[in-house]
Amino acid sequence: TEWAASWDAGGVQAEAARPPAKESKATKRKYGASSEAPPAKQRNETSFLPAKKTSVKETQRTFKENTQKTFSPKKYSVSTNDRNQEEKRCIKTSSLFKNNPEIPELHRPVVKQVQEKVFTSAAFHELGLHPHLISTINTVLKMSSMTRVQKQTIPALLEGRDALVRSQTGSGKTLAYCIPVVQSLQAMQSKIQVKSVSVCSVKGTSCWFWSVVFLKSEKARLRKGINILISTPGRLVDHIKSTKNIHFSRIRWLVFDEADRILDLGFEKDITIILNAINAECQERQNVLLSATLTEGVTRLADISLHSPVTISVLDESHGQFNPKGKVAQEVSCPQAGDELDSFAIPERLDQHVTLVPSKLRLVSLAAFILQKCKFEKDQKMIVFFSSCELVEFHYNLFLQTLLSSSGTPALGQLPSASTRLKFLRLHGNMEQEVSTDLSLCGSDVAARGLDLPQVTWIVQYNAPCSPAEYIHRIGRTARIGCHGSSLLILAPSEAEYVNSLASHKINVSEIKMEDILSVLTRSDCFKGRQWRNQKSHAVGPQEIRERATILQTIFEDYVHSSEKRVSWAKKALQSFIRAYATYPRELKHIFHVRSLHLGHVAKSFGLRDAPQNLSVSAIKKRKANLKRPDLHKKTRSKHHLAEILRSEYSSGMEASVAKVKKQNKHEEPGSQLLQLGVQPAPCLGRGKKLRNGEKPKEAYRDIKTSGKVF
Ligand SMILES: Nc1ncnc2c1ncn2[C@@H]1O[C@H](COP(=O)(O)OP(=O)(O)OP(=O)(O)O)[C@@H](O)[C@H]1O
Repeated sequence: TEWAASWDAGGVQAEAARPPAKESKATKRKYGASSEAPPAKQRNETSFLPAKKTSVKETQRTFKENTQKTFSPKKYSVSTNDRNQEEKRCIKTSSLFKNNPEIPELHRPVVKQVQEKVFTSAAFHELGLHPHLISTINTVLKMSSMTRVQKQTIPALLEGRDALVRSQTGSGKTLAYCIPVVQSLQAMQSKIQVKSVSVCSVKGTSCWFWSVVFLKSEKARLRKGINILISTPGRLVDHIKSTKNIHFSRIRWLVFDEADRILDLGFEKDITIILNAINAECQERQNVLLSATLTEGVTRLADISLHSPVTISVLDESHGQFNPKGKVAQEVSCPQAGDELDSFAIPERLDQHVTLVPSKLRLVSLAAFILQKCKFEKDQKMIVFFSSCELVEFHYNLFLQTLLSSSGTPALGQLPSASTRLKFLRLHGNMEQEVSTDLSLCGSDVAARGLDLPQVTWIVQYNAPCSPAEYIHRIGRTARIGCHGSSLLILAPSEAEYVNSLASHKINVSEIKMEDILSVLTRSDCFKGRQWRNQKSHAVGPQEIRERATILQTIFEDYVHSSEKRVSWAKKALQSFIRAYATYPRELKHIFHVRSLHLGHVAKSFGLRDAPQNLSVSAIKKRKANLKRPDLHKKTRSKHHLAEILRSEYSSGMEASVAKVKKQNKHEEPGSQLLQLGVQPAPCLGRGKKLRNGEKPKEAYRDIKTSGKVF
């Protein structure tokens, strides 16, 4: 089998399959902290991994039993020559539970979360909408009662008002503006006839429809006339500049969805171009700004785009109402608490969790959690967020090649028979959208906003997000529209302080112990160590859990080390992780600092047995110091330059940015640093397109804060 070949080739010294010398103190809140690590000589006695070697055949048998049916021998086989060479190699195995930092007790502050009720008892037919529209809502969309944001927003928009709308994720904001838009379209005297309506608003989130290859057909469609145009800011600016037949005189609605996101990325300049172009031709229109996380910055956009707007915020009365510093007029809401800007509403039925996991154990913990939820439990769907496309790709491929096959047959009588299916899907900005509805999903931040996938039950954040707003949007992919959902944030012990940071934004998380996550490995026989193999039933203690975790880690390491290509692929993912880690904003640097990373330990979480050479924190720091970059989080102006140059996923890349970049002083402008670092701005980027270095634009945006050539 595939595994057999792998284990043959490896000549594995399978520590995990050896009998334990002594029951370790696994119930302690600590996994062999370095400070208390036993002297080298004694370690084999005190650690759960004793020194005796296990023969390859023995180890091989362990996996053969469960994998023979699923593996294809050809895929993973190695030639005799390679095998001989590999056999000579001395391969180290995982010592997962040694020398880890202490896991601190989590003293999480309990805060009162901001909450909103989702539904009202009011029905759509009370709105006086066109009968056909009511019928479509009721029979096609199968909706009867309005959500709170809809009940407040729709009448205001039907009255012709501009609106600034904030309500929690998954509360139905899209229909809150779409229903008035469609109502006003059907009321128009001369309707534009098009075969299919191009569902294309200015949206700071997913917009899969635009791509530069379609520019010509886009132009043709624009010339013919369309009813609704959804676009990223940059793409619309391209059309304003290059499409002669684009006219705005008859625009009736301008909607900025995920408005704060547009500003986060520094697209004020693009927005100004759009607003100037539209204002020059048309004054008579309604403008709407929406987000689950409207931040103070949005008031700038509100100031330039909204006229006497209604401000709608669906916070429970007890929490006061949203008021972005009183800059826009409010009617529906009655502002009381300015600090609500820092506190976002969390869906009522969303249970948030955190787990503290030492770096070395991250990969097995994530894998165990995925197995627990998506394999051993019924009807679970999960989205896992990573900090970059490389991480998504790495974990997707690794899990596909290992978990799907090695998790094998469940232990008898323990699992619901229908739950053995495990499917993975990757989703990030470098790829076309391929959303399926019945699988576990790996996503980078591209999936954090706007995506409305049905019945997602778990959100896992493998890498902590850069801002509380992003945290809210990520967890907001579950517990939508009043449903139940859960989230798990995986933090390293050194990152425990992040829980307090969340609490300062009124976000409550409860702890799940890593040991409890790992204990799921006892539910599959294929992680069983040799000494337990013949025991039909026995109480599973912490010792065996550790042993099984080590077996799983060894599976990962063997897979990664089975070819040079895979090793370099894992190194690339590790490099991407560290680059992303170096880009946390200044206010989070005391929690997430590359200095606090133990590279050897982090390498383990990429299936690497050792930290790759030339991969040192000091190298990153040195390179960073040389670059003398401006503080991107401080200077908005720099962000603008950067956004223009990088052509983020929210832009189209149609501008002559490269030429512009080349003229810039390379020590002062971020764009020239990019070129210097070998990261080429992409000439043409629509939504979902990638930069030449393979990163999605947002990652490149983050990368600039460190160095593309560090490694
Ligand atoms: N009145 C309603 N009754 C039942 N379902 C609804 C209703 N309104 C919207 N929905 C459904 O709720 C889900 C979430 O809606 P939507 O995507 O508009 O949320 P949102 O507030 O825009 O979320 P986000 O801020 O995360 O983008 C969608 O599947 C939508 O079809």
